[in-house]
Amino acid sequence: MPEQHPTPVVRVRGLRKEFPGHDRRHPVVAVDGVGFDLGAGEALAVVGESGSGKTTVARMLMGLEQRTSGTIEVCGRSRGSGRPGAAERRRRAREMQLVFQDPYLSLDRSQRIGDILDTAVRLQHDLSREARRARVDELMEQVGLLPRHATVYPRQLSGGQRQRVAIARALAAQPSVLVLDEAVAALDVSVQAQVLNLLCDIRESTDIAFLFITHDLAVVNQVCERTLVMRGGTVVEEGPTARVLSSPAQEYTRRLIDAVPRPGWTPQRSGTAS
Ligand SMILES: Nc1ncnc2c1ncn2[C@@H]1O[C@H](COP(=O)(O)OP(=O)(O)OP(=O)(O)O)[C@@H](O)[C@H]1O
Repeated sequence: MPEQHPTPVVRVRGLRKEFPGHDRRHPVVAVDGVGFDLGAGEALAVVGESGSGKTTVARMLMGLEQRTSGTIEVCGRSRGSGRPGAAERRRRAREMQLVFQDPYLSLDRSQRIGDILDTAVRLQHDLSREARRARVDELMEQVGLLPRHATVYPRQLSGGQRQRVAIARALAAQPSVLVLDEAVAALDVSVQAQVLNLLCDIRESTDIAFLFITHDLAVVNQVCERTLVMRGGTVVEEGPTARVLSSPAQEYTRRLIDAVPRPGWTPQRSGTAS
């Protein structure tokens, strides 16, 4: 049974995804019977080795992949598996946003950073030009970008700066939930730490909940108070991050922990970002 949460912003039950296999009679079962609650303002990590089904869960949550069966509720409303209309898509965008691993692929390379953020603000809010500009400035400041970054293109930024832009763009919708799919995996360890600190700061200053998908348990340790472990499409373990990391119930989880390559890393939640 998934852990119950009094006011979940995301409630998932019995989620299953089958992809067509080589043989019609034997589909690939990527996700099988996954269930969890994500509370308002909570950070839940979904960890597991490559191919365990993490991204498929995220894609089904975002409506990018149709589920085979199961239910998804976001902000108390059930999400159907059909194609939503424009108004419904806008409403959903205000509820949940996704940040991908590679911001370079998800950002419009032909737009300056200020325009990318302005487009995101415009999609979500009926604001005057001045108010939009102020909101863009505020978003840039919130993610630690400088005013001069507004006039440059994505290619002129570092990987870490581009991921800050992707986070700012997601925050423009003022969502209740941010789904981060390997959002720091492509960054150097020191840049990774900065972006993780930024995410901790955002959580401190907003009521946003994170669903943090990663194969890297060192990252989990820093950001998430609860961790769900996936293997072969199913949830094999779930609990407070400190407990899962310090005394895992599953040998599989133990192996994931042992695979963390950082020297000096200990499985305890670090403090707030500086
Ligand atoms: N479009 C698809 N068609 C067929 N099989 C797929 C498809 N997408 C994913 N799968 C399979 O579903 C399983 C889960 O994949 P998924 O990408 O969700 O895992 P993951 O844990 O996110 O792995 P990674 O960290 O490598 O992305 C894998 O066996 C994968 O090969």
